Amino acid sequence: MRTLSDIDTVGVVGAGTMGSGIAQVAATAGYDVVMRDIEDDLVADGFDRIDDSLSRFVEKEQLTREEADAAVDRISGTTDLEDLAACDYVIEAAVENMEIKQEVFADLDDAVDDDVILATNTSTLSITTIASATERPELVVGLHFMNPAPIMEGLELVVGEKTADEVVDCSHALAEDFGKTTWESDDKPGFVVNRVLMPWINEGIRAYDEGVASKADMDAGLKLGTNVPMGPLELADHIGLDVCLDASQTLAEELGDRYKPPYLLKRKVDAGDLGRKTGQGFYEYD
Ligand SMILES: NC(=O)c1ccc[n+]([C@@H]2O[C@H](COP(=O)([O-])OP(=O)(O)OC[C@H]3O[C@@H](n4cnc5c(N)ncnc54)[C@H](O)[C@@H]3O)[C@@H](O)[C@H]2O)c1
Repeated sequence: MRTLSDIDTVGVVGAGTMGSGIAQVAATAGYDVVMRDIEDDLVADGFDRIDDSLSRFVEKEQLTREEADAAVDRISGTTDLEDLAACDYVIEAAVENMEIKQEVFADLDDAVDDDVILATNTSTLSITTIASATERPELVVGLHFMNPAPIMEGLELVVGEKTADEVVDCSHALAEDFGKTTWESDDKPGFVVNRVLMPWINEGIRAYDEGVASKADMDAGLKLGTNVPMGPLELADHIGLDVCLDASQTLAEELGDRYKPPYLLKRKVDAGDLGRKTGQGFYEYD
C-alpha cells in the first residue's frame, strides 16, 4: 500500500464546486493533479473556478501570482477516465448519488493500480456501500472536505467497515500536508457534520416558509444570535440546494422523518434554482 511519501499525483473525479476546490488544494500543496469530469465544458468551468479562487488568494496576499500560476500548471483536466491511471491517490467528488458513485468506483478500481487509495468526498452516503463496488474495500475511505475546500480548515475523515488502519493514517497525513485539520467519524449517516448541519438548515427553511421571519432576518438571527458565519438560507445557497436535498433524502431514509427535506427545498430544486451555482436560490447572485 502507498504511504504519503509515495504520493506525487492526486486524481480528482468531478470538477464541480468541490472537485475544483479539492484540485486547487492539492495543487497548491505541491501535488500534480489530474481533474476529471464528464464533459470538456465542465472541466473548463472547474478551471475558471480555480482561477477565480486563486486570484482572491493573490489579492489577499496569501499567495504570490507565481505560486498561483504554478498551482494551475500542476493541474491537468480530462474527460478520459484512463488519464487517472498514473494517480497515486484518488478523491471522488462527483454528484451525491449512490448509483453514480458506485459506477465511478467500479471504473476507478479497474483504471488505477491495485494499491491506490480511493477516497470519496460524499456528504452523507455510506463509505462501506460505495466501497462494495470495488475489489479493494480496505483501500476506500471518506475524505469529506468542507465548502469552500481551499478556505475551510476542517476535513472529516470517514472510516468504512473495511477501511484499513494504514489507509486512515495515510489519509490523515495527506490531509495535514494539504494544510487541513482532521477529525474522524464512523461510517454512520451524515457523519459528524451533516448529521447535525442538515436538520439545522432544513429547520431554517421551514421556519422561513412558515412565516417566522423574512429570509434576511432568519439569516441575521442565526448569525448574530449563535455566532456562525452564515445563516441557514445563505448556507443552503452556498452548498447547493440540490446537494442539500440529496443529503436530506439520504438521511431521512436512514434515520427517519426528523430529517425529511422541507417542501420549499424540493420546490426550488425542481425549479432549477440551486443556489449560488445557478445564480438563484433563496437569494439572487451575479
Ligand atoms: N457542495 C458542498 O457544499 C459539498 C460539501 C462537501 C461535500 N460535498 C459532496 O461533494 C460531491 C460533489 O458535490 P459538488 O457540490 O461539487 O457538486 P457539483 O454538482 O458542483 O459537481 C459535481 C460534478 O460531478 C460531475 N460528475 C458527475 N458524474 C461524474 C462522473 N461519472 N465522473 C466525473 N465527474 C462526474 C458533474 O458533471 C459535476 O461537474 C457530492 O458528493 C457532495 O455531496 C458537497
